[in-house]
Amino acid sequence: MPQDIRKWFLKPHSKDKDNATIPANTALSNLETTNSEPGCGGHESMGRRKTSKYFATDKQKPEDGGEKEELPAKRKAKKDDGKSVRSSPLKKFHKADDDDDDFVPPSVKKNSVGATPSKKLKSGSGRAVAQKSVDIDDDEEEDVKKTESPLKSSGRGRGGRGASGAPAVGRGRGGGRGGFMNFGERKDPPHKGEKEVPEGAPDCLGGLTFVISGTLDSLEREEAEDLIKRHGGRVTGSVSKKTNYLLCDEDIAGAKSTKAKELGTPFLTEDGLFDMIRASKPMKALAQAESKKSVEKVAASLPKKSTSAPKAPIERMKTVASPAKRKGQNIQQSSLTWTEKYRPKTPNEIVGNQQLVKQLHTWLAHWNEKFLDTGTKRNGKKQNDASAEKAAILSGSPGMGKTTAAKLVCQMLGFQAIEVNASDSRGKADAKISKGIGGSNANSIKELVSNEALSANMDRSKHPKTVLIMDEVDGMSAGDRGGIADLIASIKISKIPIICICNDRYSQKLKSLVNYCSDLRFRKPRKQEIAKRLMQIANAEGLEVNEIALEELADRVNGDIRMAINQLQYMSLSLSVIKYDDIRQRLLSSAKDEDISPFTAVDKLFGFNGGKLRMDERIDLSMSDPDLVPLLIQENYINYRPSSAGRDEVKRLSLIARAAESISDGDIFNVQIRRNQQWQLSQSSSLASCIIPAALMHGQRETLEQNGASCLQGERNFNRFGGWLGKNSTMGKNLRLLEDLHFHHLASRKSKLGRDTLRLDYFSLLLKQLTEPLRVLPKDEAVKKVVEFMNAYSISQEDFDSIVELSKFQGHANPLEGIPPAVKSALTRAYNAQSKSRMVQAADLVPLPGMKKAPKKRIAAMLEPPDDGIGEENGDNLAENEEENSSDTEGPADAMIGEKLQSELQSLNSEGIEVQLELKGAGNSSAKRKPAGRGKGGSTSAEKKSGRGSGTAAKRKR
Ligand SMILES: Nc1ncnc2c1ncn2[C@@H]1O[C@H](COP(=O)(O)OP(=O)(O)OP(=O)(O)O)[C@@H](O)[C@H]1O
Repeated sequence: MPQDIRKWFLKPHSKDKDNATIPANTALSNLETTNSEPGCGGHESMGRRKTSKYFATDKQKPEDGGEKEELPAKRKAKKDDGKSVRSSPLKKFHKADDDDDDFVPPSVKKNSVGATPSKKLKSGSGRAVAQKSVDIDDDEEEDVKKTESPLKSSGRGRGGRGASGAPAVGRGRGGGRGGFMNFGERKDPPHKGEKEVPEGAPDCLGGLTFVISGTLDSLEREEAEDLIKRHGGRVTGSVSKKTNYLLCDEDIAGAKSTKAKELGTPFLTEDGLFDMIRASKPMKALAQAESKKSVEKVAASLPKKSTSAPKAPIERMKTVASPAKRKGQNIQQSSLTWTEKYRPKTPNEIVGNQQLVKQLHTWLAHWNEKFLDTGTKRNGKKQNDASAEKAAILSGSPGMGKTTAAKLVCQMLGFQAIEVNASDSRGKADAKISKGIGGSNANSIKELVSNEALSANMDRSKHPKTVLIMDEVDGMSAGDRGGIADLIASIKISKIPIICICNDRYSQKLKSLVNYCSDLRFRKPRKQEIAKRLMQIANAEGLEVNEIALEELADRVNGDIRMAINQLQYMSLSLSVIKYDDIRQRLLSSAKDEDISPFTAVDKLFGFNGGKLRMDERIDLSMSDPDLVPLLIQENYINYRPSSAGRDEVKRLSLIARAAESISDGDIFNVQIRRNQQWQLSQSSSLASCIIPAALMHGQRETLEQNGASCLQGERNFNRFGGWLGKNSTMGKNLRLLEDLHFHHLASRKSKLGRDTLRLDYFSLLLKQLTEPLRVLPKDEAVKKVVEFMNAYSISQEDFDSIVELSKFQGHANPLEGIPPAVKSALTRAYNAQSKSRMVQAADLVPLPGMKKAPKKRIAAMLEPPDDGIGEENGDNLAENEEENSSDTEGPADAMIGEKLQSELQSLNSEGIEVQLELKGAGNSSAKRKPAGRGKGGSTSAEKKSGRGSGTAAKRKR
């Protein structure tokens, strides 16, 4: 049903396609006829029929089939009437009826004439779109509601955040800025890009305030905003008394339109706006008068709005100094940056946060009497009173004037400010220094805050009072270890006020510090306040710039006044007249320099609007982090429901398959790049691994696993981190463990298995031998058996753990399950008890076929005289058996062992396995190096004979 209705909504357009592109002269003639009524849409033939549903001017329901031809006539009639009365949604129905005979709701026919209560709009100036309420009786009203509801459910009712009547079928994704979790993206305007965007006189909308609601006919919301601002108008988010027009092409009965109706704010269609702008171009002065007049009309019709009558555009353009004056000024103080030049000189000049500045002033003004003069020292106990703390902490994002405020307040109260910045080293003060001495900042701070000379007894008239300003305290990091603790200690003993400044008040590092400080949180000044300050600076510099443009700049810098001033100064280098577009351009280009996180990049690529990104934008996004973005794409592509697939699961799967294929192609490129340094393939790689999959899959995030439900309980609707990284790291760790085990195993010379064979064929057997006895046999017997087995195969305790670890699989029982803890600890004890008599081998010096030879350095290290107890000291448990039974019993003579080993090694070497063994005997001073035999493989075996049973432990070299 909703789809039908949607079809119905769009149908007239397709039928009107021929009319969509109107020749310029036709447009002009339209303009001529509708010039006085821009709100009514001079380009109606291009506009949406849907628009006319709410804003059409004819009262009569058009007859079947005659609609197209009737339009001009209707406009004429409208002009004649001099009124802008919109047709009710019912008319829309009838138009639909005309177009589509399938949809003929009987109730609609009945109500074909008249407006719905929801359309009680006023046509303030004739130009405005609002329509006068038309009385209808209750029955009619009810019918209208009935017929209206399907309209709303058609998915077009997106402008109304929480519009009461908006049912769930449509997306209902509020037209407000950034609805819920990005779900608030609006649908495309039905005639996107089809209309020529007019160019008007620069400030033709000056003084007018617009609110935009719902989807417009051809412009995206941002485009409309831009258009208005470019022409000097102001766009706000919600309707208020100051609003001059509600710009909307459909009345979706949302909060904005309801409020607009309440306040009597006129509605304006996109076409009306275009007309307004066009009208300003040929005769600027006339247009301005017109604009003024129209607003006056609006104001007249709405008494409440009389105060908000727009100023003449010209008045708003604050042009101050002549170019000559500007030149002179520039020469004078060109060396100073504007941020310095226009640093506030008095607290009143600080933009925003005046209350906090006052609080700071009070705190500082009473500091001495609270903490020195009266002798009452309050430790850092949190109190509500801002002046009750010994230190103050000013927090807020950069460039809002925290430092400036602190300095100014100090200056006002006659304090001398000593500033210590994060760039200075602020390590913990020397603990031995009780009062601090020079040499390090921390020490100086300690000295400063505890200096008797600064205390109350001194002659204040001769010595200025001092304040310590600790800037960027949240920046204290590695180098400042202990710095915060020391700062707190300093606060406790301080005889001078301390002002701490930070950006991130919630930083973990500051958790304890804030308990000792008066907490003053700076908030972003309002954009109008910032714009005002910028205007003052522009005026002083002789720059010509309009208020809207400055508001835009203020809006974009996120409260960072320093950045706004810097941007203005930068632009002033090349421009003396700064327009809205210049600022947009500048902000766009500076935004490009900003770092974008891989998550943001992936969000954008996969987002609803991912399909609209230009190719260069996509490349930029995918290349923003060429390592991480492909991984995030690979991790998340499967959890999107492509907008092109809709609810079609088969299509979704086929898109997933194509994306997967592309990702695997990307992987091939990636291997070429990494392995063979084929960096020229990087663009192809990002195309295959990021751009194509994202282009195929972009849409709404929806996990595939549980058909829309999140597969992880409570998983948030964010992209997941690349699981490959974790898995790769686990794989690396497991390989290392396996490698160790393999070396030890080879060193036991029980077998000559390859690593893979060991893992695949022998692992379960080893595990069984190691765990089964512990489960079934009596404790002592089991422990003895397992320890013997471990000794026989050179399995260390770590190897035991590795075998268990590598045998764990999801959905399978833990291999150690069922073994009583007492048995486990008995095993550990028994194994450790024998460690002293166990022969130690440096098994990691056993290279495998095809693997790199162990580095000489290591061999040299192994051949060093043994170092008693190092292994024990290091907690290394790598004691390994050199040969069978060697750990339990006293073996044969050392020489015999050596010979036996030598021959075995040579036999291994002759088979291509290079084995290097090291026998170290701690207590054996006769340990000496023996020349190694050289096997067929040409490898060198280094052997060292060692005595045993003397607590030998080899240092593990890795
Ligand atoms: N509220 C403000 N009013 C007027 N000018 C301001 C304001 N905030 C910042 N500025 C301008 O920006 C410059 C830098 O401000 P300041 O160093 O005080 O900011 P901050 O908040 O301390 O920044 P940060 O956190 O980076 O230290 C000032 O010299 C001034 O020109």
